Amino acid sequence: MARKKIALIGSGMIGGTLAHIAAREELGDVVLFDIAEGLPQGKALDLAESTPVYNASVSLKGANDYADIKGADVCIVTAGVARKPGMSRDDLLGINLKVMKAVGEGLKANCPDAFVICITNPLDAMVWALQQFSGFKTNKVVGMAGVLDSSRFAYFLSEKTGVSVADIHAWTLAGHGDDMVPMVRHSTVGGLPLPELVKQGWMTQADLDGIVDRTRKGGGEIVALLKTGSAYYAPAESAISMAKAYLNDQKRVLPVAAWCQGEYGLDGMYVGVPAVLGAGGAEKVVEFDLNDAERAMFAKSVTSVQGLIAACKEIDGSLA
Ligand SMILES: NC(=O)c1ccc[n+]([C@@H]2O[C@H](COP(=O)([O-])OP(=O)(O)OC[C@H]3O[C@@H](n4cnc5c(N)ncnc54)[C@H](O)[C@@H]3O)[C@@H](O)[C@H]2O)c1
Ligand SMILES: O=C(O)C[C@H](O)C(=O)O
Repeated sequence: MARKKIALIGSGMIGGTLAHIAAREELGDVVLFDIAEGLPQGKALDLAESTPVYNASVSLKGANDYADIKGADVCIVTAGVARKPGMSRDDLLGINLKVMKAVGEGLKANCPDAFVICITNPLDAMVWALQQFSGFKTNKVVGMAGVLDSSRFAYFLSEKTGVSVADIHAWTLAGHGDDMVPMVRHSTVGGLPLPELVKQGWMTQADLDGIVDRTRKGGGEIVALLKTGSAYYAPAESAISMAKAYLNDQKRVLPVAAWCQGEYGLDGMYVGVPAVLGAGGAEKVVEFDLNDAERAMFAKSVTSVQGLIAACKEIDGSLA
């Protein structure tokens, strides 16, 4: 069987990290694409020169021409601009919407059967725009944010309880903004739901509230530390887990920005929900039972995402 082809659209901090992981894990041949000349070629060559060290039998190529991604099986999109301290993700909407248009057209012309994972922010609106511009089926276009947000949630819980991250299952729902919804009742440490941990004295309610708040603001915490851009190791690992679920038909249930039509009472939009990822892309949305408080937080975040989609439609009339 021929090797799979992984196209990385955007070769900046996340794109380069994705290429590194994809090569080390031999997910397939990698094409790094970017509009910046020399950047994808330089990263591809540097990485290719590392493959003999760990015996990875894959090729890496840098490209400025969409023709080079022809026939890609998976495309991971990080093209665009990242925020700097003082900015919100939403401030990136205008500039990154134009980028999604160019990327959507490039994907449509060259790899219409690919599974597409969008990472570019503001995530829920950009994955929507990318699906609209590419015209791909909604199950083949998803956004990466929930895996990252819930990994942050799990890490903070592990730090607090001392329990291995391997035994923590944390979930976040809704849009990738500060009003995301960490699912306290559905997340577990060693099988115990978080409210039960508080009851048993593993942590106080104030500790738990602090972890929820830190999870919501996790992206901004890294931006404030790095000063020149945003997180890239955890985002890249998160997207790779989604690509592997598709390539290996793993049927993993991962929190992703998936198209909801009816699920969670939504009428056709992308937002963060758990979904089964396999060879069919986002095969099924998993519906958590939400109590009144959770439903209200979810609705607030959905309203923010809807506002961003309305802004996209105002900027680009072809989306209306
Ligand atoms: N969804 C998430 O959870 C999440 C997490 C981290 C970062 N992000 C977002 O991912 C994006 C990328 O982050 P990064 O740190 O890799 O940024 P980066 O600036 O390091 O890389 C972005 C790359 O995109 C390229 N680019 C710009 N316009 C392009 C176009 N039209 N076509 C192709 N390439 C183009 C740039 O030349 C640059 O190399 C940002 O929007 C950031 O906010 C999202
Ligand atoms: O916070 C950002 O701007 C990047 C990303 O969305 C993140 O959560 O790390």
